[in-house]
Amino acid sequence: MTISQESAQAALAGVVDPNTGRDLVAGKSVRKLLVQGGGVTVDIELGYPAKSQIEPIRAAATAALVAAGAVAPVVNVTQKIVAHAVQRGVKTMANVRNIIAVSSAKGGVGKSTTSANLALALAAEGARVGLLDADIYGPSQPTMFALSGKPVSEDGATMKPMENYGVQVNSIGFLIDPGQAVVWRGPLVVQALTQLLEQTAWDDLDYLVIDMPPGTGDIHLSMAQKVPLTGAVIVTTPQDIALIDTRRGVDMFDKVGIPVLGVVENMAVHVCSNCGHTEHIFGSGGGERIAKELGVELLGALPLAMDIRLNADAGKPTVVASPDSEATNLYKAIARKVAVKVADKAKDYSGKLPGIVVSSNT
Ligand SMILES: Nc1ncnc2c1ncn2[C@@H]1O[C@H](COP(=O)(O)OP(=O)(O)OP(=O)(O)O)[C@@H](O)[C@H]1O
Repeated sequence: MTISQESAQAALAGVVDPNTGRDLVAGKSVRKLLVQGGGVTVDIELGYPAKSQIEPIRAAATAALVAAGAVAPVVNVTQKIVAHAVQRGVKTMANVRNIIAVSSAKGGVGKSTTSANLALALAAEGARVGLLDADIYGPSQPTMFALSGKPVSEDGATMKPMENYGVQVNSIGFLIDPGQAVVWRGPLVVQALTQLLEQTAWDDLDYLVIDMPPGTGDIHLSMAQKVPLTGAVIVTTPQDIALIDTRRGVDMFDKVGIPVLGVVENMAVHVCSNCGHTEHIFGSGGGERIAKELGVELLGALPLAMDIRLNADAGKPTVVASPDSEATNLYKAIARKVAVKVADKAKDYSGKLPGIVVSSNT
């Protein structure tokens, strides 16, 4: 039995990528399809970090081609993360393809823990990831990543980020005493944070996750206007009262044209560390309700679990401390949704357009 180009294409159109919800052809993942002398070679390129997804997608595409009559088809699956558009009028960074802000309308909801685990989950799936701790009033990434000291400068102009668990990290906490920042005026905070972002020598990042300061005040609005953001993730707890706060966060990003990629509901359900019994302390379905009312996607819900806190305090967040745990799977699923949403966004062609040259004929 032989197979034609058309039937090979049709077979691939019948394979749905579970992460994007689109088939391999409609989702433009098939980059090359070669049917020659009875042999089939196909190159599939995924736009998100997909280490754990490569084998299942390869297997599904192979099975579909075999079912359509191909003999021993060669299916190559790779990933390529490209830069995406940012808000209008803001210059992108050459060494960072996509910047994702993790924000919360108020403190203590688990924004920093979520940022750390999101960064680690993206790295675990094979992406090049950085984490910028801009939480000027309570920088906690040095503790969570077990990093201390001050970043060094090799060229006298930029700081080399520190690194642990495969993630490049810089934190305002490495540079200033948090007590000092509390008295700073807004513009000074914004200047310090943008400098921290721009003067770090990030090494070829697919994603930079920014752990933003909590709140939705002037500092956040200025940051959202100045930092070239691909999108924002908002962390919230499930209480009804959090809806009002979260709405403020969504409105702020909307105002400056930054897409809200979705909401993460943290501490959604309490898991007893002794017996595993689960209890919805704040009522069930809060995150879903919040996301629905605000018209944004619920990216995932994390339980209130002792392990998540213990791991973070011990300098080894859950994704690296317990890579096979249920919580890690939840963080990874959130990371995949974030990455797919970023991949779906309009691509950034600003670096490819020729510059406009104005010349005089006189
Ligand atoms: N899902 C969770 N289960 C249990 N503890 C959690 C969870 N998420 C966060 N925590 C704990 O809650 C506390 C606050 O979390 P975190 O520092 O991440 O919040 P934050 O929103 O960044 O706070 P801040 O506004 O102070 O920066 C920490 O002790 C953290 O370990």
